[in-house]
Formats: sequence, C-alpha cells, structure tokens
Amino acid sequence: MQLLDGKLLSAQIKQEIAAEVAQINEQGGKIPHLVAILVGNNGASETYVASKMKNCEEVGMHSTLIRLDPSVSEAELLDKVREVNDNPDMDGLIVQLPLPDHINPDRIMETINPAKDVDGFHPINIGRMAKGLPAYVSATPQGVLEMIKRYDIKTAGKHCVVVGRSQIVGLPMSILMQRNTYPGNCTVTLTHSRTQHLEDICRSADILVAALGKPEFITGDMVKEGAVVIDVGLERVPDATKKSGFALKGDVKFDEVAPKASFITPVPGGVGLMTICSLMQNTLKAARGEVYSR
Ligand SMILES: NC(=O)C1=CN([C@@H]2O[C@H](COP(=O)(O)OP(=O)(O)OC[C@H]3O[C@@H](n4cnc5c(N)ncnc54)[C@H](OP(=O)(O)O)[C@@H]3O)[C@@H](O)[C@H]2O)C=CC1
Ligand SMILES: Nc1nc(=O)c2c([nH]1)NC[C@@H]1CN(c3ccc(C(=O)N[C@@H](CCC(=O)O)C(=O)O)cc3)C=[N+]21
Repeated sequence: MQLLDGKLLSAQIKQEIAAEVAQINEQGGKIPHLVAILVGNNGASETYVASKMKNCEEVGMHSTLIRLDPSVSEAELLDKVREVNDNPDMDGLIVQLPLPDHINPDRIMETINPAKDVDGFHPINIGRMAKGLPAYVSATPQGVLEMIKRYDIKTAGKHCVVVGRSQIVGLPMSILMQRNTYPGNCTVTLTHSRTQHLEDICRSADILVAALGKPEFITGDMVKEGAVVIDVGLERVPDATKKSGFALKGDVKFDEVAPKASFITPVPGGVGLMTICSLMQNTLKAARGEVYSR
C-alpha cells in the first residue's frame, strides 16, 4: 500500500506556484489576487476559507476575504459578486458553500464572471470542461487528477467508481475520468443514494472515489484487492478525547481499506490540501488570462 500524500504534494505544488508568482513579480506583472466571500460563521467553512487565504499569502498571492452576515439578502450578495466581477485587480472569486437556505446557490454561481470562476462551478465552465475545452475545473476533482498524475497511476481502461453525484465533486469527477486524455479513459460508474447493489459495484472498482459525506461508509469488504482509493469525504464527528471536541473522518474506513489498496489517500492530509492548491493554480491562470483572455 502506498499513501497518496496530499501534504507532500501540496508542499511541492505550493513551491512551484510561489516560484511563478515571484517571477511575475520580478517582471512587474499582475500579482494574482483571490477573493473569497463567506456568508455567516459556519465553523468548518471558517476553517477552510482561512486556510485558503493563508495559503495564498504563503505563495505571494494577494487575498481578500469578504464576510457577510448570515441574514444578507440574495440581492445584496449578488451585488457583492458583481462588484468583484467589475474589479480588474481581483482575478479569482469563490463564494464559499454551503450558503444559507434563503439564497439560491445556482443564481450566485451563474452571476460570477466565468473568467473569475476559479471554483469551476459556473455552468459555462462545467460545460466547457465536459467538452474538453479550456475551462476552470472544479477544484477538488482537479486536485484528485493532480494526485493521480504525480503518482503516475495508470487509468486507461480501468473501472472508476465514483460514489456521490454532487455538482461540485462527484459529477465533475465522473466526467473527467471518462475523457479521452490522461488521467482519464476510464469506464466510469457514477453512483448515488438510489444506487442498487452499491457494495458489488464498489468491489468491481479499480479506482474508487468516495465523495458521499458519510463517515467511514466504505468498509474493507467493499474494496477490491489492489484498488486505488481516493477519499474526498471530510466530516467532523464528535470526539471527547480531542481538544476541539471533534475528529475529522473521511468516507473510507481507513484501517480496514488501506491493507487492500494499492494507493490510498489519508484524511486529513489528502484531497483537501490538493483542493486548495487547485484554487491557487486556477487563480494564477486567471491572473495570466490563460483560460479566458480578459
Ligand atoms: N476534501 C475536499 O476538498 C472536499 C471535501 N468535501 C467533502 O466530500 C463529501 C461530499 O461532499 P459533497 O459532494 O459536497 O456532498 P453532497 O452532500 O452534496 O452530495 C453527496 C452525494 O452522495 C450521495 N450519497 C449520500 N448517501 C449515500 C449513500 N448512502 N450511498 C451512496 N451515495 C450516497 C448523494 O446522493 P443523492 O444525490 O441521491 O442525494 C449525493 O449525490 C463531504 O464529506 C464533504 O465535506 C467536499 C468538497 C471538497
Ligand atoms: N465555493 C467553495 N469552494 C470550495 O472549494 C469548497 C466549498 N465552497 N465548500 C466546502 C468545500 C470543502 N473544501 C475544503 C477545502 C480544504 C480542505 C482542507 O484543507 N483540508 C485539510 C485540513 C482539514 C482540517 O484540518 O480541517 C485536510 O484534509 O488535510 C478541506 C475541504 C472546499 N470546499
């Protein structure tokens, strides 16, 4: 079993990004600037957004956090999004999910300028990604692809099973893995809560991507010997022995699954760190006008 080490990879990628930002700086170019909008004060969201901002600063990029009250109206949030769209200094914009129930996330995502949509959530980016055209790719699936590439994992002809069909993780993951490029060329099965015989389908996976948000759902008996196991799940479960009062759990029961897997991601220290790297890579592309010229 080999660990897919998100800590190691993300440190390497951050060095690469830092070198590129330094070069831009020397040449008097535009320093990439990522903006995050955080509505309310959900504990997990606070942590992730803070980490995104901190990572940007560490690689020499600019970052701005816009905090809004949970009672903010959809119209006010849309105005903020348009303000960032219109600010030429701001290259990338993420609106942290989940949003309060009174705000329609689709309306927000459709209002973000696709050229600044470093999350890859705008329908234009999802459509372009599906067609294999230049696009911002959803950060988590892009981070998973980067891991597969950097560990030189073979994907052509393999059966890839994705558990979970969310628009931000499972669905784009399945589209990317079936494309006619590396990493891809898999035969993909996309599963969800209505899937029958899920255990059997998981057992037939050469590459298993768990993104359902149910702590330790994937057990040892659901995994084939030698499978590549990617755990996207990240849940806070109460744990009195921890100072924070919670432990972080993935969707995979690591102790049971790891001995059977050829490669496996840990949680924490796996996919989450790669997600942040993807956001910074996308922001760099945005500042350079690589995907869309601005
Ligand atoms: N590491 C990272 O960077 C990131 C981690 N995450 C984590 O990944 C997990 C998934 O997040 P997200 O995609 O947003 O989740 P969602 O809750 O949006 O989607 C969950 C998906 O899993 C499916 N599902 C739920 N229960 C089952 C089940 N018992 N069997 C099969 N499928 C099931 C749902 O099916 P249905 O469609 O039928 O409801 C749905 O498609 C979470 O733990 C989240 O915290 C998320 C984003 C980034
Ligand atoms: N618009 C938007 N874009 C997102 O990219 C987005 C989002 N909304 N909503 C929530 C999910 C979740 N997400 C993570 C980011 C970093 C870690 C991460 O850094 N994880 C570390 C540390 C975990 C910890 O210590 O809490 C790890 O897994 O090792 C995890 C999860 C981005 N998301």
